[in-house]
Amino acid sequence: MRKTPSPSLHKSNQRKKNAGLQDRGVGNGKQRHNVENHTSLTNFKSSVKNFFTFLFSGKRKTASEAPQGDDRKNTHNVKGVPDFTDISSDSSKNSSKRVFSHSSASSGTSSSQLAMGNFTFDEIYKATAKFSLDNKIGEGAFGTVYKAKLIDGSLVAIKRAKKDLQNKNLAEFKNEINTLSRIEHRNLVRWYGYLEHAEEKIIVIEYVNNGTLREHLDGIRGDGLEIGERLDIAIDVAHGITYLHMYTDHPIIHRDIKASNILITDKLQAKVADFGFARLGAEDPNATHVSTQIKGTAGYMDPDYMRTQHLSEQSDVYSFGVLLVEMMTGRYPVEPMRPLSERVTIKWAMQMLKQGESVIAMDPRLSRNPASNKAVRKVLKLAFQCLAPSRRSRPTMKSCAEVLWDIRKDFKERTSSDPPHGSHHSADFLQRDARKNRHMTFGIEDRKDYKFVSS
Ligand SMILES: Nc1ncnc2c1ncn2[C@@H]1O[C@H](COP(=O)(O)OP(=O)(O)OP(=O)(O)O)[C@@H](O)[C@H]1O
Repeated sequence: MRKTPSPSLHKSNQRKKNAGLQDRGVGNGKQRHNVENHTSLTNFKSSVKNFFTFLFSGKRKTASEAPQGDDRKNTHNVKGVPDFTDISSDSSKNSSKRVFSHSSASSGTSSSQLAMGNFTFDEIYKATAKFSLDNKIGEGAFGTVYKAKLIDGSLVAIKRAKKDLQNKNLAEFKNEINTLSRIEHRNLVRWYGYLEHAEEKIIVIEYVNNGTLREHLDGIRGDGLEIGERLDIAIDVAHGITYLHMYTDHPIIHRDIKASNILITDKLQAKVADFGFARLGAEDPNATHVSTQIKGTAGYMDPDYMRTQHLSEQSDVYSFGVLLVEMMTGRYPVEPMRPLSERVTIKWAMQMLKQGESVIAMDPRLSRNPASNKAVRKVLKLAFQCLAPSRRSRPTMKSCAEVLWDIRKDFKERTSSDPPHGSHHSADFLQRDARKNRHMTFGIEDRKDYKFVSS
């Protein structure tokens, strides 16, 4: 059974205490390079310095301290404080390759190469079989994602930036590096290193081998997630985001929480990915928000943030509420092919909840039985709170994790006491059939996530 820690200490004290203590699963902060916000930029630079001062002060083993293999041609370990503002466009002028990474000594990985974290372009080139299409696992706005096998046999994912990345996208790519390099939590995708070589910009990250949550909900991965598995995944996601909000040395707001950004392991553990839009929250604990350009994915975005451009951790809570509805209903946030009253899934699901008909909103793939029905109803209630129009009324991510934990506990107790005949297994065949036809019936193939970036 998976054990999931439930954070409990006071937010600001805990953040200070834990700054950088990655071994405990609570750790260092991340920053965001934000060109529009000079205050944030200043804070960002000072936090980067603080972080690396800590990092290189001997508390943790770093790439530069790790033993180097003689055959590591074309690598250059950055010593001291890397200047993230120059991971960039002018790299092509610089013929030397540039690598920095953070140690994974505390991650439990057995790979010595990952522990050292320095990669050469040649190694990456070989590890992906020359960026072979066979190893391609995805495509995002910033480039292509490959699966790669390092010489020591460990698998990693490689994010290779498009060569013609526009400035705006490049800033987001760099932002992902800045964020990933500063976080370490089992429910967040791990970062192993960054490499520049001529025009190439490559991020080396943890390979998560079982697709995205969206693919599981769509039934194109796995055997269909049962309610208990969905609860586990929701708790994992809540813990990952709680860490970002509370346990880094500066709160991090992900800004793009959605099912297609949740990666799933073969043990159905969830890892939050895609930190391209992440940014720093307010440093001052009394500040309620930071003002920023609106970014995120339509359907998941906090309307309060869209209206005011004031970003806070509660905007992630809103998106998490949408995600909970997505997980319980199996539907996308926007379903253009549905009847009008059902097109905006959160509205429809909340309406069903209010009418006491949450079972109607349940994903047809889920077994109906008293324990599942109750769990879904409770999760939708929590979603309802996360989706409160005013951000002040929303719960924190930490309390979402706690509520979900209780729902899971209650669900497990009920299922262990309820005999299996309580479930409507007779309906399973019909449900499976509905799953098969779902794409055709509801036109899911027409749906895409609509990325929204204000100009
Ligand atoms: N660490 C990883 N391990 C395994 N697969 C991954 C990993 N990171 C990304 N992928 C796969 O690659 C796809 C593209 O990922 P990427 O983060 O580049 O873009 P995206 O989130 O899908 O889109 P966008 O960048 O436009 O938001 C993902 O949907 C996922 O299927």
